[in-house]
Amino acid sequence: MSVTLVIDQAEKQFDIYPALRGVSFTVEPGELMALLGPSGSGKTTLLRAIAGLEQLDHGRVLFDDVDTRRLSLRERRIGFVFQSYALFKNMNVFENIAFGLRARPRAKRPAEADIRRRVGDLLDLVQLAGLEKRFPAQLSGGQRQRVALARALAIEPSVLLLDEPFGALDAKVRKDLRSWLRELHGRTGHTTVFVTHDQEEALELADRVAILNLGAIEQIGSPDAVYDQPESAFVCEFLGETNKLPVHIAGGQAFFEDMPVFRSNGQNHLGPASLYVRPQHIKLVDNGPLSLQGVVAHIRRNGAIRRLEVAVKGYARRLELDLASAVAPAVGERVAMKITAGHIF
Ligand SMILES: Nc1ncnc2c1ncn2[C@@H]1O[C@H](COP(=O)(O)OP(=O)(O)OP(=O)(O)O)[C@@H](O)[C@H]1O
Repeated sequence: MSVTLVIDQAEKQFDIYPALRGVSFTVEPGELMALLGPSGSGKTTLLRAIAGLEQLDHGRVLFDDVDTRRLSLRERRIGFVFQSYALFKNMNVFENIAFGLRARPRAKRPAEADIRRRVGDLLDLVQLAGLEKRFPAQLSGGQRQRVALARALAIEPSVLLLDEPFGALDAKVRKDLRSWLRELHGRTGHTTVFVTHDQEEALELADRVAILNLGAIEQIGSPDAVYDQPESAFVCEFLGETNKLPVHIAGGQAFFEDMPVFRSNGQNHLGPASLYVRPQHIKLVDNGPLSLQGVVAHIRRNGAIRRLEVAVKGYARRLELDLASAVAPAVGERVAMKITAGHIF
């Protein structure tokens, strides 16, 4: 049932503001693609264009080589789950899930027994069996979103679109639903596009992540690729935490305050640049070549790890690094640091 979804040179402008600028990518059958980007980057516009709720100014959306402009909204068979629960308040869980099946034209509507069986299967799938008589007001937020997903799946969608489906839920419920959705997707295998603000969610859930900025794609790749090999300063800063050091590139080295601190592999760079370094890629050393000097200004807990903030001469902010060893230097102590990985832009 899964289709190949192709976005081909999508352009959309609202008044004078471009919301989508030449966006192209393919989502393979059964793939889960996350759209990630700051507010206003065009994620929702793109999702609505795939659903046929928004007309593109230029470009096409194809389902298995078929230009979707040739399909009616019904023929597109989109399963859409929004952030705010779009359940019918006056219908119980069973009727909410059955809605899409009952709304089919008479000739295509399944028999009542088939509808019951299908809804029963979906209730099992989203782990809500036994709650079919409840009304939306009698469910938790997480349960409502699971009903919304079951309702979207009921029509056997060719493409499943999820627009911040867990955005309104608290952190713990979000985390639970995240792994649940990953597992469910593994079993149902719909071609899925998932919009989120939450980078952790995108990196954990998606087969691939598309990062949007100002209506254009900055980078598309596996979670590992976008995180470990960011292709732009934007992606580097947007995904995860990073220090940004002003450096000067010469002779294959990055110099900070005239000190060589990192070997530059980008041979083309010369002159001023920024060196982006994640906190886990700076380690404390005894001293030595390519080492940075500083004074420990603060140590704080950051979940499982300890984060060191180091004041470094010539750096307006504090250099942040994650402490790998159990032994921590004291605040006020001088330390030498080595950068083990970084990106120069
Ligand atoms: N109906 C509309 N009329 C005018 N401008 C719009 C409309 N819908 C979206 N925009 C504009 O298009 C741009 C992209 O908006 P979009 O909602 O797609 O971004 P987004 O990445 O989904 O943002 P968010 O994460 O805040 O939901 C924004 O500048 C927005 O203001």
